Amino acid sequence: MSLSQADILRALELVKLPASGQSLAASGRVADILIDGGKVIFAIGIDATEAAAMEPVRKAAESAVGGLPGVTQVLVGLTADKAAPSAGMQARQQAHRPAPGGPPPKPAGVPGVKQIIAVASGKGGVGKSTTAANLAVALSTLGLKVGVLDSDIYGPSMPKLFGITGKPQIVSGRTLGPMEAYGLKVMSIGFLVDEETPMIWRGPMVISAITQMLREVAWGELDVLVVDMPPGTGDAQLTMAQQVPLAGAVIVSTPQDLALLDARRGVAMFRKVAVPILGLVENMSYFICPECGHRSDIFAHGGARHEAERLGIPFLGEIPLAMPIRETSDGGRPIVASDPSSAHAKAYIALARQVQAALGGATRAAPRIVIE
Ligand SMILES: Nc1ncnc2c1ncn2[C@@H]1O[C@H](COP(=O)(O)OP(=O)(O)OP(=O)(O)O)[C@@H](O)[C@H]1O
Repeated sequence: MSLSQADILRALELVKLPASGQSLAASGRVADILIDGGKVIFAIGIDATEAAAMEPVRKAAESAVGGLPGVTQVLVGLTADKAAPSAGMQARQQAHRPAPGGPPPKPAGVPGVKQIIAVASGKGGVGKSTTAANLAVALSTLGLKVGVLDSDIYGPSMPKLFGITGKPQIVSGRTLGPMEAYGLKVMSIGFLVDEETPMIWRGPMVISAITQMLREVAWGELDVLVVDMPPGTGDAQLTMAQQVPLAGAVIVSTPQDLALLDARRGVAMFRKVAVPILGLVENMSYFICPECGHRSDIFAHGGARHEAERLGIPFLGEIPLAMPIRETSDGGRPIVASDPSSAHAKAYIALARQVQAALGGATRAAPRIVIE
């Protein structure tokens, strides 16, 4: 017998809120219920000042749902909403009830953040993080306020790519201030765990980390938040694609057939959770000899463009395989920031324009007001 949201809410009728004695189920605070086989994940909306008082409720909710037949694992998070929890959460909860047979429910947005996009790849090592970092800087050169969330739990690379050291500070309650580099706000799981810590985090832990980085970071006002996803198309990535309120996904691939096969899986994954695909980028597309300017299509370039056509998704552009891209990435100075007039930087800026166009009006920079 499979579990339903109604089963979860029934179990939560037995959990009472300390102040009012009202049941948690009736309080309208339960949101983002996700059921994946025997795994159940959901959030309890709180006011930031209630964190300590609501911790026993969170634990009670975990054990109430954990006692349901068929439940193997429960993860419950407290999430602080800027709006008053009851009314807002109630509305969200209504919005989260899936229509029978309809598309999967959409998670709630992040206050102040207009659009969230994922940069994803079907497999590791195709240059997803390098693309995400340079795309983020390129979007900011177009006049947008941009943040970067590095959710690549298995290999966080944003601290290195942006040359950021140190730890984020707590700004209030459980809320962390993001780090900053090149005018971007940056948060990475790499700031929160030691580089030596083995990355044995799996499944729901990945989700709880991303939820925290998404909702308990003082992002402020952003036009675009670029999320560097973990590579691959497994359970963790699928759940993440479902948990983050994504406006769209950019898929990065190299031109080789094998990488393209994985990219196809990436496209299928986002389609499954009804996230629009903004398009496919071909990274390490071609090589231009720095000595003589001769162009070599090392991996039979053009594969991604054909694949995009085949899949019916936009082709967003080609990024060359270039030593300066690797060197600046390794040195913590993304090429779009350190050498913005180079041909390599221009390739990322062209990509950013495509992404901005695909996202539509919501990411347009605010007009500059000139007083004469
Ligand atoms: N266009 C490019 N030209 C030259 N080197 C590149 C390019 N894109 C990425 N690289 C290099 O390739 C390596 C892998 O890139 P990156 O870490 O961005 O890949 P990834 O797909 O995010 O990997 P993982 O999935 O393991 O996190 C890095 O050393 C990076 O500097």
